[in-house]
This record gives sequence, structure tokens and C-alpha cells, in this order.
Amino acid sequence: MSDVPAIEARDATVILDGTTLLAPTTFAVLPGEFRCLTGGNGSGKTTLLRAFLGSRRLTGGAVRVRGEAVDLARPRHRRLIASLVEPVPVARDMTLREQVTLVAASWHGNTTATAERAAEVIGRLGLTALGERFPAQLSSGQLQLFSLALTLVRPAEVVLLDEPERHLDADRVGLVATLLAERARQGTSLLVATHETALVDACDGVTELG
Ligand SMILES: Nc1ncnc2c1ncn2[C@@H]1O[C@H](COP(=O)(O)OP(=O)(O)OP(=O)(O)O)[C@@H](O)[C@H]1O
Repeated sequence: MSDVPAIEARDATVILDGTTLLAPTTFAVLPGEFRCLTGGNGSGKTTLLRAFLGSRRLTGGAVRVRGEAVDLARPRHRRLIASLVEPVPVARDMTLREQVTLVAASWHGNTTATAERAAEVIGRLGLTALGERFPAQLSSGQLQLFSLALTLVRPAEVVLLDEPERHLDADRVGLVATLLAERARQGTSLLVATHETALVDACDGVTELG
């Protein structure tokens, strides 16, 4: 791991009309580090993830990804960061496999290797048997795994996830924890807001809000 932070918050604060959405928060995530963001409901986890994505303005302090304030209108920043903080748009009339492959192809090119990469991510998330289904034919937990597949199939040096455990049973949370830890070992930096012990147990460090 390099010791130059990939993700950094310095006294990051959001106060709106006298209400504190995010109390001053400071931490750093190194390249190849998987860090969890914990804290009770309303402690500011989603607010902080949105600040990293540039969709929530701080009222104090700073957040940086690779030393820069993120602007997702810039292609370089879109390439840098994959996130599942807001719902991922899905196409009603394309199968799960088609959509994951399409996202992979948009980043990696339309090649056999891309299709294999999509199939691998689908497989690792336990979705292979559902590959020919449409989104309306998936359960809530399966839709969550599909959203994670769409997020994790693309290249990114930084991955931001808000409660990836949503709707998942314990076995699926375990699959996700394993996959995220593996992605970190490959050099990606992960910041994951969670209430799930299995994810905290799998990560390299925790920042607790509130
Ligand atoms: N638009 C808004 N205006 C005012 N307050 C807001 C707004 N959005 C969120 N908040 C408040 O900001 C605080 C932080 O919310 P946030 O969603 O970041 O918490 P969280 O830690 O992600 O919570 P949870 O674990 O429930 O998902 C909460 O007290 C919430 O009520």
C-alpha cells in the first residue's frame, strides 16, 4: 500500500440551518485499503459519501479523492470512482447479464475478455442462474446484488458504497464482504458505509461517526 491517501476527509462538516448533518470528520483511506464508515442512523454516513461524490456541499473542511475535489462531470473523475450511493438506473427490457456486460463493455471495450469479466462478477455475486432474467423478475436482495455487479464490474481506483448489505441475507453479505476485501487486495480503495458486522470484520479499519 502507498501511504498517499486515495480518499481523505479533513474536518469535513455539513451544518444546514443550524442542524448538523455531519460533525467534523477526519480520516484517510490508503490505496488498497478497505475502510468502513459506521455510526447510528442519522450520523452522517450518506452525507459524507455524497460529499466525496460532489453531490453534497460541505459547510466546513474538505474531502478529496486522489488529492482533488470530485466533479463527476469530468471523465477522469468518472473513471476514478465507482459508487453505489444513489440507486443505479436499470433497463427494464434488458437481462441482468446483458446490462452487466454492457457496463463492462463501455469501460473495457466489447471483447470476449469483457464478457468473461462480466460473467465472473455475476458469478461471484451468486447471480449466474439469474443471468437471463429481467429486473422486474428479481427479488429485492437479488436487485441489490445486481446493482453491486453493475458497480463492481467497472474499473475504479476508488469504490464508495452505501450499505451494500441492504436486503441481503447473511450468506450474501459474506459473499460481498469477501469480494470487497479481494478488490482492496488488488489495489482499489474502498469506503463502505455499513451497519453490518460481517463487513466491519472483513475491512482494514473503521471510522465511526457521531
Ligand atoms: N436535506 C436534508 N435537510 C436536513 N437534514 C437532512 C437532509 N438530509 C439528511 N438530513 C439529516 O442529516 C443527518 C445525516 O443523514 P445521513 O443520511 O447522512 O445519515 P446516515 O448516517 O447515512 O443514516 P442511516 O444509517 O440512517 O442511513 C440526519 O440527521 C438526517 O436527518
